Amino acid sequence: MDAADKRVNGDHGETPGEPVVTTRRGSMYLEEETTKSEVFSCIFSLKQEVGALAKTLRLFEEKGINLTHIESRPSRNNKEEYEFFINVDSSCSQALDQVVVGLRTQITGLVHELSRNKQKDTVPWFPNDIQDLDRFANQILSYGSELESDHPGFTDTVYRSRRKEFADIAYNYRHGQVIPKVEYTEMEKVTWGTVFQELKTLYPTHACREHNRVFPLLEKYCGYRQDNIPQLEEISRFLQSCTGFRLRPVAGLLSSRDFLAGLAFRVFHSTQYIRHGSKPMYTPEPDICHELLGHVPLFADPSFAQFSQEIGLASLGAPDEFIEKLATVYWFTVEFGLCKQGSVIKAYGAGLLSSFGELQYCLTDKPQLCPFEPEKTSLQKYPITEFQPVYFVAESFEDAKERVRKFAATIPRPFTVRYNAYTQSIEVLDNTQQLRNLAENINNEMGLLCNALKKLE
Ligand SMILES: C[C@H](O)[C@H](O)[C@H]1CNc2nc(N)[nH]c(=O)c2N1
Ligand SMILES: N[C@@H](Cc1ccccc1)C(=O)O
Ligand SMILES: [Fe+2]
Repeated sequence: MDAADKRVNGDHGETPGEPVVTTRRGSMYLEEETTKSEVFSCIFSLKQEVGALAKTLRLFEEKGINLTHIESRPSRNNKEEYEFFINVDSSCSQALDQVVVGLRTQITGLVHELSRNKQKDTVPWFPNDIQDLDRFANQILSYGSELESDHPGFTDTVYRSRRKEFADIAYNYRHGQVIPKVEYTEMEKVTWGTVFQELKTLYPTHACREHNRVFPLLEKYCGYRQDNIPQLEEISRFLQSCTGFRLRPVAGLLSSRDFLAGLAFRVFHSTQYIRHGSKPMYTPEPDICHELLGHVPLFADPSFAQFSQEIGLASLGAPDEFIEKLATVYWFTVEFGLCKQGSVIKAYGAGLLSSFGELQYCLTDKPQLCPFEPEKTSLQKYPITEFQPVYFVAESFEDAKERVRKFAATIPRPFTVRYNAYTQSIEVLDNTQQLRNLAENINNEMGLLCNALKKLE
């Protein structure tokens, strides 16, 4: 995505500067940084004598290596010695090698190299607990009220100040709170009504089966009507009862990494403002019409919910290049996917299901259609503010899910993650205890399955 990753006020992730070491449940993850420097930690011990430390530090100085942290303590093993813990930040790994050799040969005590992370090997920080998603609130790519000059609401001061109100709700929201109710203006309701009515006429012929199955339920239970803009809180509760997906308000576009991470927790970041009334049939950014008419119906579908969460889980701690590929796969499935159903092609992407203009266009012979193959699809460039020139067609939801799963397995990541819905946290499966717990869970479930099968006989 072109707009991606020019953070306005981000304070973690792609921010350059000092590395931050975060301890989460015993494992250490180094936050991403843009400089390609090497981070090195070690403990060495020195005999207590005048100038011993200064002499050691000179080794670093001579190689031009900067110490970013130092701590000392008396050695427990040897009363004569002192131990020092240091972190350094170096862009020259050869110099580091030389310093380590120097330490080993020139000091009297011991040297323990603790970690030596080439930047490419470090794991970017990711949320561990559902509450960690609160950290994303102030990290949108553009302020919800500061519009680009080509945005239909750019010169409309009323619209802009309204956007500011929505941005404030999202900034102040914390996990677990009720999503504040919004009183929509008459003009906003008219915009919604137009979008709603026009789309409703297209869904029977253009939307996928799953969307058409859920839509009437939303009309019945969630106030989906031409003259009513449903409230996020109510929809979030409905989704939780269907698939455990929940909504949280967001002020604007999140980076792909943050947005995808939310999906891992079955959390969908949803805008609450509505598109500018001058162009109801297509808008260049997500709005409440897009979220409620495009996304919500499919997040209520168990198989699709699972598919979305798997994309999210695959993103956690993945390298930047992979995030970009995964975001592209997300774009051509969840946002703009087409799918074979019987002998015809239907739309299931939310960006299509919320745009009267593009929903019609996507099933004409104008755009180019390609088969959905994640390895190829993930490399496709795409515009974000106009109709898509290329769409990818999945054989079926199940087929898309299987392909994405295989693709995700190619992610270079030294650990496997799993979502624990009871604790609403991510388990990093990197020790035998955790594998044992998982095996026990599977065993219990298998017991249930066998038991139920027997009773069916
Ligand atoms: C993952 C992919 O980049 C995708 O287009 C994301 C980006 N950030 C987003 N941020 C918000 N708030 N809403 C979205 O739908 C998206 N989509
Ligand atoms: N174009 C979509 C909104 C959208 C923009 C960008 C990405 C996804 C969706 C609509 O009109 O509803
Ligand atoms: Fe979307």
